Amino acid sequence: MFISVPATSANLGPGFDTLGLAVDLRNEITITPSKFLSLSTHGEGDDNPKIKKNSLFLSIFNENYKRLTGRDDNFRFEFHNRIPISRGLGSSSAVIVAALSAAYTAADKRYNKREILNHALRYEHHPDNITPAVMGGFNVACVEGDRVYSKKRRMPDYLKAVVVVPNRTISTAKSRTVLPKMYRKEETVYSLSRSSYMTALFMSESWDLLRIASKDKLHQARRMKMMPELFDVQKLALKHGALMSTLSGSGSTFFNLTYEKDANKIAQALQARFPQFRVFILSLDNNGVITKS
Ligand SMILES: Nc1ncnc2c1ncn2[C@@H]1O[C@H](COP(=O)(O)OP(=O)(O)O)[C@@H](O)[C@H]1O
Ligand SMILES: N[C@@H](CCOP(=O)(O)O)C(=O)O
Repeated sequence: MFISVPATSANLGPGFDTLGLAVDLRNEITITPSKFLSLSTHGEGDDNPKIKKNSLFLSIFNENYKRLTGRDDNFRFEFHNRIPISRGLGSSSAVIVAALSAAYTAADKRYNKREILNHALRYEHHPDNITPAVMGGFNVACVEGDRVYSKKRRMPDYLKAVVVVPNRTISTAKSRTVLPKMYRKEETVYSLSRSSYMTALFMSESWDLLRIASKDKLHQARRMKMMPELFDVQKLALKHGALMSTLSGSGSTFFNLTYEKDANKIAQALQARFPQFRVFILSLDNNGVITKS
């Protein structure tokens, strides 16, 4: 069996816990039946004992494989990780979506992606990463009861993401604690109106107005203060022509959307100014999780 799941950039500025898109940077897992449990990890996290144990993947896989088959079989798991961990590119969602997809595939159960998405919500309570990780593309998502309701729009090839991955992690759980419990009406309306406007712009491919639509007052600046260099990353990306420049998920990565023709110029400027950070030019992904039995 083979599972491939993309990284995701959530929020996109004002769409806190609501908007997200998938990028073509994938974790891949090969799974084979085995007499004993065995794990190997390559790439991101291969020097981290906690990641190598991969208890998040194993607990979700085992729980769901047992639920679907009634059995506790052993497998060999080979993880090839490309998604940076705790950097706001949806690494935990990728693990959750991969583990669920792997359990259904290993159990030889027919499923549709909506089923995986609704199950994934039990493990991650905001839908903005899990939805594009499952579906690919740009997604707007909301939760009603225990279900995710979402709408996808495919992203065109002529747009690229320039992502800036800092050398320091920010855990999503910690990054949520710096946010206030209550918001003022003005800041709520500021972000709500832009999130709605941004959705309309993505749906109608009106990229040139994203700069206004991607501004936010709910979470970005409050989180960026934990790593103040990020204010300069944003300024520089916009100065060099990024269509929008937003904190990716809860950080620490910055996500810059651009026309393909401007991607190199933006990436070079950011890499020159921040040599300690990794800068990637990525295609946008429209496939979401892929499984092969
Ligand atoms: N490839 C991986 N293998 C095992 N565990 C992972 C992997 N990627 C993420 N995780 C788990 O997810 C946690 C990071 O989640 P989170 O702070 O939400 O970061 P992110 O913003 O990347 O989703 C890690 O501490 C680890 O427990
Ligand atoms: N909406 C969430 C998104 C978290 O994304 P991640 O990639 O940092 O896990 C939030 O803003 O907390």
